Amino acid sequence: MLDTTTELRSLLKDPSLLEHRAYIGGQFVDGDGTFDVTNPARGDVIAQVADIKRPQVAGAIAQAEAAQKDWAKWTGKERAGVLRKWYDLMMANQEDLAVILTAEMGKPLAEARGEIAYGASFIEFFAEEAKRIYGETIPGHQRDKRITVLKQPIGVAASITPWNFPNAMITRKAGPALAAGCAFVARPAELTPLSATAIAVLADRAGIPAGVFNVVPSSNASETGLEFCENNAVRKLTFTGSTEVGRILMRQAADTVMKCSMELGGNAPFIVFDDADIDAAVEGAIMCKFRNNGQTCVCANRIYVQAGVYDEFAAKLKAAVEKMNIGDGLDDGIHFGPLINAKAVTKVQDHIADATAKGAEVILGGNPSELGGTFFQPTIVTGASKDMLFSTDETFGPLAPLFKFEDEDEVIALANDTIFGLASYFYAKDLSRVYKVAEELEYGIVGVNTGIISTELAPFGGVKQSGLGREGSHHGIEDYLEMKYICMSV
Ligand SMILES: NC(=O)c1ccc[n+]([C@@H]2O[C@H](COP(=O)([O-])OP(=O)(O)OC[C@H]3O[C@@H](n4cnc5c(N)ncnc54)[C@H](O)[C@@H]3O)[C@@H](O)[C@H]2O)c1
Ligand SMILES: O=C[C@H](O)CS(=O)(=O)O
Repeated sequence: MLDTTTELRSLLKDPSLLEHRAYIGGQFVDGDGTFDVTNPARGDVIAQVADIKRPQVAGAIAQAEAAQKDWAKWTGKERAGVLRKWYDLMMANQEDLAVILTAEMGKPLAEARGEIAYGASFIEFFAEEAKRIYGETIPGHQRDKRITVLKQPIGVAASITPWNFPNAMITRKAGPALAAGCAFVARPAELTPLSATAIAVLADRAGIPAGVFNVVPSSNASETGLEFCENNAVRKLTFTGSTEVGRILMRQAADTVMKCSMELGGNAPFIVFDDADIDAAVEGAIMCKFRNNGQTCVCANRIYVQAGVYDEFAAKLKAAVEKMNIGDGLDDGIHFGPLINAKAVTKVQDHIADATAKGAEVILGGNPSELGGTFFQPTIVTGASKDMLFSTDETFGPLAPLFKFEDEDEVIALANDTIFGLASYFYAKDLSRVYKVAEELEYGIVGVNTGIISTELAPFGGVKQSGLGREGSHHGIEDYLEMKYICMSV
């Protein structure tokens, strides 16, 4: 367990990765004051980070605008080379990056290691994509006309990201942006800026040109967001976070007709049909519901189980979760770290209280952990119904509500009855059922007989009020490119 910055630094092979300054124009700089970063497992301050106010944010944007002009002139292959070096440095420093991530966010070290590899995979993938940004020629509309289409970088991209994946949510944006020839200004979540400044240290070492990649930590998110939206040098806003904040940013971005990518909130259904492999479904539900302590946008928020297998599934899920451990993410064998803060604990408690008041039964957990702080018992409730809060609101914590259903049409209607449309999951064997349900679920992502869908190779994103655009896959780079049509008279 950690007590001070000194102790955290002592855990690192390369203590210089614990960087408290901002990274602007290729320099590590102080801000206008600092803000505290705490370890959620203990509540102690592990760093005091440079607080970058709006004038310095504007300065970072200006540096990015200047650097982007030359960066865009690099060939795709040249950009690929330096991005590959960045990837190699991330993987060579995976353990230190994971320790820093767990210290500031709380997830178990094994999950943090996984996030570093996942985050780095976007840099690796888009380094390769940098060489494949193809234009096209189109047969002219008149004998003397020649039509050419170019794909060119959009310019300066600004990002605002959440605390729950403080590494991967940045690299999932910076990878395609830099590969496309854009410059990038990242504002990490104030709760978890150290993962961002650590990859800035590695970007500098990789030889990414000064001003191409910038990190501007700040305590005042809305001020930074306003600068990003109002500064005409920014041509792309890429946001990952709640739908509520996404709406605010889209309204602000409208004034400069800013292109936006939005990766927003979810409320994922997880459906178990009576022909499912129940043991596989239990394993998938645990990974899908309890990864990152339930604090992911794609976590199962509602678990629907067909009547004929409901009792078996509930009993097996309870038996499996009972064996899992709560504790400090830096300790060995931990499955559940702390929740990010007291507000997160309150939300889980509110959802449990609402459900039990409306007839649900707690069959496991239901209370804060005896460890105190923001540790909370993994919780399973049965008798869940659609009038309960978790049916419409993202819990973002270790609460698994089990709903009973009778048939396919009923559960598809229940699953789709939400303003969200990010991830969904179901377990079944019958092929016609698999096709029908996968096609009728109104979500950007459908996991079939799996609870984990995260990969850099696929287009990740939501429909309805879960977002705009896709991150990952060859589609992911399109959001950082503009298409130019050249009509030439010969
Ligand atoms: N779709 C995805 O890929 C994805 C991934 C991770 C998290 N999320 C969603 O994010 C939410 C949890 O993360 P969170 O609590 O950090 O979300 P949040 O929306 O509260 O904050 C996200 C980021 O926006 C900043 N922010 C807050 N208000 C702002 C404002 N007015 N202007 C500019 N920036 C502002 C925050 O400081 C943070 O850095 C959940 O809804 C989750 O589903 C979505
Ligand atoms: O929390 C949201 C992340 O996007 C989760 S994932 O690891 O990318 O699936």
